[in-house]
Amino acid sequence: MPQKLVAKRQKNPTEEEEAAAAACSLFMLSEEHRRPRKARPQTVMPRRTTPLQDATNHILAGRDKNSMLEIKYINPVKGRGIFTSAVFSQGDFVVEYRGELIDAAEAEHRRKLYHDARSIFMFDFTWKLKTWCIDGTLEDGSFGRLVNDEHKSPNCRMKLIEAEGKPHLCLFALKEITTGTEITYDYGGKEWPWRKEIPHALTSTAAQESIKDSFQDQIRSSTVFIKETRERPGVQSCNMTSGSSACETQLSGASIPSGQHSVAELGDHAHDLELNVFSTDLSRDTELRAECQSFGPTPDSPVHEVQCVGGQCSTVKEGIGEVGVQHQEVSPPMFSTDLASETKSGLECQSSRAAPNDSACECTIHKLVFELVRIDKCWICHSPLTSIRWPGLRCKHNEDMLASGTFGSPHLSETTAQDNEDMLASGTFGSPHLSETTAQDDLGNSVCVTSGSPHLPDSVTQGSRVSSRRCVKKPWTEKEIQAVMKWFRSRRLAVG
Ligand SMILES: C[S@@+](CC[C@H](N)C(=O)[O-])C[C@H]1O[C@@H](n2cnc3c(N)ncnc32)[C@H](O)[C@@H]1O
Repeated sequence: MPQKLVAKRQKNPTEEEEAAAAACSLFMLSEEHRRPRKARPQTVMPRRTTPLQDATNHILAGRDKNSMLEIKYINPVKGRGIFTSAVFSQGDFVVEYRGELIDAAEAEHRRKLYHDARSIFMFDFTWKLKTWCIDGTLEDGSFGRLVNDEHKSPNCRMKLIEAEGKPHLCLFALKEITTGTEITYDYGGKEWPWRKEIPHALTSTAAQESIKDSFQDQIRSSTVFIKETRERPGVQSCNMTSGSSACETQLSGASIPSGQHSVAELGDHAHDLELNVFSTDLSRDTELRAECQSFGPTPDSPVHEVQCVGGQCSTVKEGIGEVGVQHQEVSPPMFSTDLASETKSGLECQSSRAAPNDSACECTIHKLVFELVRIDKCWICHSPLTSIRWPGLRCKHNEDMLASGTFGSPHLSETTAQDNEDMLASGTFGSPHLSETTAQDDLGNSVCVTSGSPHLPDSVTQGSRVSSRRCVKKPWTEKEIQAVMKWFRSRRLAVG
């Protein structure tokens, strides 16, 4: 703007300018009315909670970072996992592996009582020269117990933190973790079944189709035979048959590498699956068996032995860790899994290494049997089921009783077992009507103890009424599990 015009305007302000100036002056306080200005600090120090404080706060409050983490169903083999819904910086406290703190003797006792599928949530560690265990068996909706293993590039590390004189296991970020990433840490050990390489054929499209198919019905069993021809640099013949073979277990646990069957790949099923996130393990009571020849390490090496299970955990070391908090590094978890124990007992691996000059192709038939038993709703009230320690499955109706301590009491379990036997004898076990009756008879309440409860009696297996298991809490044998699943299949097919 030319200088002249500016000068002129300053001399003769327009009406609008005068009005604006008047309005402004209303807000201009005279010197005596002004609040004295605070002296500005020279450097502004943002108040940051340290990761240790953050962890301690969450420990004491008994809560997770719900707004920053979420549970997602990954695939039938890996099950659920924990994913970020916000960014974590390196060193941040991420989540606590919450559960009940018990000593070694109690842990051993519970392991005998629990079904193997439950024991995988028991985390043994050493603290003050003694072995302790966090029993995370209870499906309490907490996140820590659902974090999966990743040994090649985990993004978190487990540390032991003391709060109010008790040890707590917490995961801290090893690096920045972006939104939508699965939280992982290294379970330790070397031979977790899911870490093994498996033949490509088992993760092929055909195999994945089989898995997809299995979700279409509540219960379905499908078998895929895949013929694979490839050159063999060295062949380890691993006889994976039914029963307690380790290889069977390997697959039933998780031998398909993570991400092979992502939620996205499951297409339309993804939504359903995510909704079922909280349903019991039976909802993913997946059995994958394989009879295969796997191409792998030398046959002499005990590749199928699971380390760090059932033994002593290595001593923790105290000090200041990478995340700058006072902690103890926790040695790898000793989830004493079914996978592990069965691995020890049942594997037969035979060496059939090819001769060095044997360049012939190896023709391999892979048999993948995929069985799925899915109970994702209460048959009576259709609300979601969750598993509880002993009486099996519960639905929303049972929450109150659980809270009041009546549900799951030995009395109830025993009575339920007794009634189950009666029902079984009368041929009505497992029907919605029957469950309802059971509940009313026992408790005068609408308890939905579904079949699938660990209290199914031996008579399921034997076809006659035998009361041996009635009140005895002992782990289910493979035979019993098979019998129950068989029974389910026939029953569901008949009902459906
Ligand atoms: C503490 S639980 C973790 C939560 C589990 N994914 C679930 O859905 O309940 C440990 C079990 O998760 C599965 N798991 C953990 N890490 C895995 C991985 N990298 N690949 C496949 N399965 C895995 C195994 O079955 C293991 O026994």
